[in-house]
Amino acid sequence: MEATAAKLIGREKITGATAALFAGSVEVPERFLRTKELQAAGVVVGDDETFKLPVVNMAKLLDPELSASETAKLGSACRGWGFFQLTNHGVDEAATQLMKDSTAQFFNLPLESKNTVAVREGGFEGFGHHYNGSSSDKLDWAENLFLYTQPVQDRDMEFWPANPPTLRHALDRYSVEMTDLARRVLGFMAADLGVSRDALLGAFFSRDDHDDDTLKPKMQSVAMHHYPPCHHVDKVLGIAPHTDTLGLTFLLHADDTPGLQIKRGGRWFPVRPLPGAFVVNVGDILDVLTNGAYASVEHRVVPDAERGRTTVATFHDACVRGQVAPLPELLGVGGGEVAARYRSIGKLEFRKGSARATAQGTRFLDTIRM
Ligand SMILES: O=C(O)CCC(=O)C(=O)O
Ligand SMILES: [Fe+2]
Repeated sequence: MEATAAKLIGREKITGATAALFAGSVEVPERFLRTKELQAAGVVVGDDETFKLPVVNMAKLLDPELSASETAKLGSACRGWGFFQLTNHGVDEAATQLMKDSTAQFFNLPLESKNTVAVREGGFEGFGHHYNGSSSDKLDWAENLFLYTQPVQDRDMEFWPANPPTLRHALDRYSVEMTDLARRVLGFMAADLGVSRDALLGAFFSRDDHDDDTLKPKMQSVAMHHYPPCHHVDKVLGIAPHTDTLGLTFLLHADDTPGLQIKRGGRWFPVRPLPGAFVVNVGDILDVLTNGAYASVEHRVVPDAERGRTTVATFHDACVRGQVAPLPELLGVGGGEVAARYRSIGKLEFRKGSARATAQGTRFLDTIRM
């Protein structure tokens, strides 16, 4: 995130007082209290069968006999839900386990150790609170380590913790796995959308030639989240409602504590992650690329009363020749049969606009919809 955007949605350092609060002090300070917001935000549904998040099975996507129907399932999840769980994804289990363990160990360290990679004034990378907009001074009940992971030259190693000693290697390895996973998933999304693989993958990756092995993400970033337990779950939020501004997100759960909720039909629906599955969601840029076919859907996190929760979100950025715009193939280039539902906008303008909207608690996509 460039300096201007970072200023609009600053991140704050975790103080000793916050660490004590997260460790269980009883009185929740005003800055964390969101009772009114939570009351206004509407109903949370229970474990209603009809609200089961779609499950997409990568093994079926890869099976020639089952691929077509599973691709349709993937498409309908992205269109109707904006979210799905991905099973049999083929991500290296040892890499995933190392990432989970190293992340959990990082958040278990004393504050002084975590603050060696603390977010800096006006900056975005590092350890701290989630961003908070200037219109709301509220803080989320969470601590977060945000890093750019790809392309490799964009890494700022000063923010990559040296402790626990496995974390840097874990991130490096995991980041490659997530690149591969994004490549595979986007290939099937292209099939569902009826666009060429090159068109959709070309928005997310740059490549040296037509060899898939040289595909490099235009930008991949990772947010490691820790939500301490909270006895006042009706008063605080782990992450305030938002949509993901980038293209595609993969969420890894380091434990089985629930907390993620998706907004659907005006109600908040809790996600119950299947063991070993990734929760995958469409971000704002993929919504625009698909000309609104895939939906970027609002979600939030509520802390658990008894157990902490640790997750790792991996984001992939995308653009078409420097623009955030519907894929030309979807508009029937030249023929112009399909009307664009979003106006195209320069990458930088998109980032600034998204940051401004986040700061104001509004949705930037609403301002570029035609
Ligand atoms: O931790 C989670 O469940 C969700 C994280 C999230 O929404 C994000 O990082 O954008
Ligand atoms: Fe998110």
